[in-house]
Amino acid sequence: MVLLPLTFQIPKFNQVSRFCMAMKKPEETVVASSDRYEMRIPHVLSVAGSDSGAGAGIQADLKTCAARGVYCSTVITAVTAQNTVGVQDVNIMPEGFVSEQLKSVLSDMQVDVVKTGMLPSTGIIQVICQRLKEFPVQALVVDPVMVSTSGDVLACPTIISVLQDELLPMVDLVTPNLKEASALLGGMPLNTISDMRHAATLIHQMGSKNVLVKGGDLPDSLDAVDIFFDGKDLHELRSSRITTRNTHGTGCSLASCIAAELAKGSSMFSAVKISKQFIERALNYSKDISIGNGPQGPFDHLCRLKSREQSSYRQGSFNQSDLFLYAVTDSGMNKRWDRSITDAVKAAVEGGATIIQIREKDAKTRDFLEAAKSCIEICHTHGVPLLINDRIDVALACGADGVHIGQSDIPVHAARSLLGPDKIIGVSCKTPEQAEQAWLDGADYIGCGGVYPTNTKANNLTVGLDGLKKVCLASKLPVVAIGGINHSNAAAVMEIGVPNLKGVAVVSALFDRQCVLEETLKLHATLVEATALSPAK
Ligand SMILES: Nc1ncnc2c1ncn2[C@@H]1O[C@H](COP(=O)(O)OP(=O)(O)OP(=O)(O)O)[C@@H](O)[C@H]1O
Ligand SMILES: Cc1ncc(CO)c(N)n1
Ligand SMILES: [Mg+2]
Repeated sequence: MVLLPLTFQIPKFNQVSRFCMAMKKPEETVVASSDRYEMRIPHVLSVAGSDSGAGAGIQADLKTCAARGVYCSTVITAVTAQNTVGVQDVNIMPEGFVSEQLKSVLSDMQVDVVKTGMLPSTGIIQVICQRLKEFPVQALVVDPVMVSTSGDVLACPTIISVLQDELLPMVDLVTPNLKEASALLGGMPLNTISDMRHAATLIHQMGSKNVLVKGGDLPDSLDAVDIFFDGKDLHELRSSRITTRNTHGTGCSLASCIAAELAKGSSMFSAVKISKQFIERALNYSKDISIGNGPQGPFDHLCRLKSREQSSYRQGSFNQSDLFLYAVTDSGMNKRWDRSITDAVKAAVEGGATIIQIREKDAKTRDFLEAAKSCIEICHTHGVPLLINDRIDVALACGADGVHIGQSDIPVHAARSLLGPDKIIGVSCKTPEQAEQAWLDGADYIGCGGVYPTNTKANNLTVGLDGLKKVCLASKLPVVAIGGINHSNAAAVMEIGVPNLKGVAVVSALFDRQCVLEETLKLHATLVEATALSPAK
């Protein structure tokens, strides 16, 4: 037998190391030992059945975790002969051997989160409970697989009482589909969203801390609606229902995505929301693929990686034209003109700013958070996104649309894994190499500068119009120019004539002035005129 070392050699990782050790539950923990660095990646253990068609079960869990950047180990509970037509046969693993597999992984491999799928015998459920008591983990997500959407029975009803009595009280989240929720509730019919809400509260009483009743199979529903209950509040999670036959394995993939996001440090509710979006996007991307001849095909979990290769930037909710007039707040300037941050943001947005970044270097976190929340309200009523400078924690806590980070802040890939796939991430870049790295790491745009000298940033190297042009030509991401830009030079910046320069970011030209509204209106008009003339248009 060959034993492979499970550590990764990471030279020159001091920066990440410092960041990671400061966080409670980082995506990657880098531990310095005497002569090398060891990087730990978040780890989900999937305890589930094998699907020979590889759309559901263990195979879906492995692909989902890979797509989410999380390591996945596996304990196999059953092997199914299965394809797009249905389940032809099932071979259940002996419980003693399931127990051995659990011990092998849990005793050695630092598992963060356990996700269970097909648990086909009461004995198997009991050994899982025993092993988890012996080797506790951070969270347990249980997809109580009993009946697949194809109607095939994957666990007999005798497991229900053990599930309820022994496993559910240990569980952080249970994710039944409609048939499974009904089975847990003694056959209660579930036909409407109101039935699902009621079911979620009843299942919660069985001991699981959180419950997600999945409505993929809800009849006559235009949306795909799931109900989440945390013991206090009921949330209705809606996504558009994708018209496709390729929905086999959505349940397994949803639960393993939740486990993966939890392992990365997300809260339960945001893990659930991110995962629902992941399924919606993957189904949308895979809606036309054709595998097998049966009624329900598999989807493609790695779609995001592929769609990224096919286009020059990440597919997401980010609209490049939002970079057109990018206003960055400054607490010093607000103080000087005796205005609140919300008044400053309101005036900029009303004057035509297309995106706002709140940059608060000195404020107390609590004040920053409160100000950010009221700014978001203003921005969102005008359809303008709001980003937070540097502070991922504040961005997450206030529900901002994203962050802007610098070269010495948290690495983009770590920010991405904390923020999820849909938040906007911008990075300051001065060179083509930094722009390339930002793209590789999953950023949405880059800010390039200082184009002109500026006094808002001490010792900031000026790249000039030439440097800006060089970065724009090399960048695969849209670019916003920053640094010393004002009414008199904005046109010259936009007129360098490179297609992916999408706008200018300004601080003093708007906020170090008496009337922010007037200045913003003026700059907006200048930019409109300049881009109408620009050769890149
Ligand atoms: N056509 C669809 N479009 C968008 N989302 C869907 C669609 N079908 C299912 N979903 C979503 O996928 C997730 C899994 O739901 P579903 O009710 O299908 O689970 P399941 O029956 O356990 O899945 P399976 O047995 O196929 O693995 C839910 O979040 C659900 O809303
Ligand atoms: C092995 C396995 N687990 C779970 C499901 C539920 O989709 C399935 N069809 N097969
Ligand atoms: Mg289904």
